[in-house]
Amino acid sequence: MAELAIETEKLVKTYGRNRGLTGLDLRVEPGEVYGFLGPNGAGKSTTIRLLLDLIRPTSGRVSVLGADPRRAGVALRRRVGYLAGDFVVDGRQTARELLTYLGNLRGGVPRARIEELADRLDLDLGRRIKGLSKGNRQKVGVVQAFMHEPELLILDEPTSGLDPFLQQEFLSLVREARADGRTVFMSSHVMSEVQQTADRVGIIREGRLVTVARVEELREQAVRKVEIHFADPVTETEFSVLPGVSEVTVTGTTLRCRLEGRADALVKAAAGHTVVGLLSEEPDLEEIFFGYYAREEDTRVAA
Ligand SMILES: Nc1ncnc2c1ncn2[C@@H]1O[C@H](COP(=O)(O)OP(=O)(O)OP(=O)(O)O)[C@@H](O)[C@H]1O
Repeated sequence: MAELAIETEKLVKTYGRNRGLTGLDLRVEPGEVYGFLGPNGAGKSTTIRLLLDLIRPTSGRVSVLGADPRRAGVALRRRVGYLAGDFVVDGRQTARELLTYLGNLRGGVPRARIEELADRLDLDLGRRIKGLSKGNRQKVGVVQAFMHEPELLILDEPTSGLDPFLQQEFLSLVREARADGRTVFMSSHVMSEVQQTADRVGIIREGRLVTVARVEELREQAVRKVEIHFADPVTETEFSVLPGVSEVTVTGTTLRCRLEGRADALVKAAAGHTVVGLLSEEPDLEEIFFGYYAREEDTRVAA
């Protein structure tokens, strides 16, 4: 089996009397997009700083791309792209000069690659950093994280503070990175931010991982609202008996219902009629995922 992209074992970090991490066991597979979710103060930034060797663990083991970040230094940094949620840059140099400088530190990045990313994000590379707005500085942050096409991207609350256009472009970059076989580890405190791109999500709470799930499985169990437009009137009774279907209402030729789990039975029943249009909202997986988490907690408390 290929080695894990990120692995931590019984990782503990204490800050004086404050507990940052209380025994974190994390396993991120190569090539996956992993959403690292947790409330404020759960330990997400602490974990990320440990992965990057910006701080040192109190105890436990960390492995990033098969190496110990404490020993691998610059060689490992070149293989990793990092974006902090509050990416801070300042200075008299232009965005192009700064990005070229950072690119050289990582072994050199083709100018065309920097130009291409800046173009996509609508970032003017000729402007001085100190004159850039907060949003434009964040764009510089996105470019520097992706430009050297790292094997592993570590993104700490990356979409907080990005405008909707930039969020979409950012998510495209994440999808492209995965399509190229790179690994993405992305923290957030809201599910909706990561559910569009993540393969798996893990919840961290009070310094330890409490549950991990595949987004596809969560999606299969989620409840969504569905609306189907038919060419001719249909009856409620035909649809209300279907598995997973509830709260069926029919107004003329339009059927509305709640659907839990797979859409198969509903789609097959609808296909018995002429379907003019179908709308299914993207479910918010937050509720279902936190439901999972609550069940785990109950089991733990009971044990
Ligand atoms: N430098 C520090 N000194 C003391 N305590 C700290 C320090 N950094 C973090 N902590 C504590 O460690 C715990 C985890 O913090 P961390 O910043 O890792 O959480 P987080 O999940 O990233 O939250 P947020 O989304 O608010 O950044 C918190 O209780 C925090 O108060």
